Amino acid sequence: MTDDAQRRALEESLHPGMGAGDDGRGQNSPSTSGVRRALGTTIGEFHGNSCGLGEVVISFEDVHKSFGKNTVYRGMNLDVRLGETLTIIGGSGQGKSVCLKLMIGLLQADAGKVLYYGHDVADMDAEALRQVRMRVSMVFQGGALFDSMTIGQNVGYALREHTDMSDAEIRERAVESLELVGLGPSTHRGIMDQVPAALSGGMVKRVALARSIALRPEVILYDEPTTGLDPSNCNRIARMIRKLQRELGVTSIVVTHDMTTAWYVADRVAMLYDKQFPFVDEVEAFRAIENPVVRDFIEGRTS
Ligand SMILES: Nc1ncnc2c1ncn2[C@@H]1O[C@H](COP(=O)(O)OP(=O)(O)OP(=O)(O)O)[C@@H](O)[C@H]1O
Repeated sequence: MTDDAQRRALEESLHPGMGAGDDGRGQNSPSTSGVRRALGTTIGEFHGNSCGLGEVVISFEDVHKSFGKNTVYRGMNLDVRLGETLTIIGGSGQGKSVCLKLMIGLLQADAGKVLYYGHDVADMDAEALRQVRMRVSMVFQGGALFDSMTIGQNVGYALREHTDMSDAEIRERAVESLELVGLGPSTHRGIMDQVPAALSGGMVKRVALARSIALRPEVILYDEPTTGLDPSNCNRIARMIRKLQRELGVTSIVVTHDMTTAWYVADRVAMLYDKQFPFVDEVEAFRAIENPVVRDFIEGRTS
């Protein structure tokens, strides 16, 4: 992907539909009051102390989605709860990535609702949608770093574009974010000024994680975070996902084919099958499901 294409993809994931003439600076630093202004007082209450663990952050209600004759979802329902890590599993091409894209409005449902704190994403204006995207961060397959920018610039990109933080504050936040993914100055001196080409695949994935947490999102969506990594880097990324959930209190949704990662990171597992999520449960209960469709999948007897 060229830098321009990467920038557009990231830009689109952060705030598609942003009106002409709005450069996204200054007024857009993440704040609860911004969300309250954008979405009304109800959502503000959720971001205050009134929302306990287990409250629903994102929910799909009877969602239908097709691409031409290819039906991906037919009457799909799913809840994501505050503070949990929900792992989404399912066969290739069944719609796991589409599910993540529906969550942040990169794709629209044909029918049904995708709700963020009870507010339908389809009804949000550009400002409300942008506020959601400041809080729901997506880590793309492959990292999608800008090749021509340094690591520090990559990690600080969204802060520069969407907040009024000073250069010094952005640098400090970038260092902090890299530290959280194990790439801090004590272990990786100078990494801020390197370019992505100088890093290993595992490090690129960790930098992508650092970039996704720089805005301190409330929800992180991970699309195949361990694909293409060796087992030791897979473990490292899985540990990072857990650590970020613990230390930043983020709600996480992880799409993965790798069952070791799935079991390790998940509080709950949702399996996509036949255009819906018929099997959703906490890890231990999920592992005990006797339905042959689930058993075949988790024991590796289907793709
Ligand atoms: N923008 C699009 N236009 C047309 N078809 C699409 C689009 N996005 C996804 N699809 C189709 O929707 C289906 C689900 O795709 P998706 O990428 O969500 O699958 P997946 O479960 O994530 O697959 P994998 O595990 O292989 O990554 C596929 O048939 C795919 O071709």
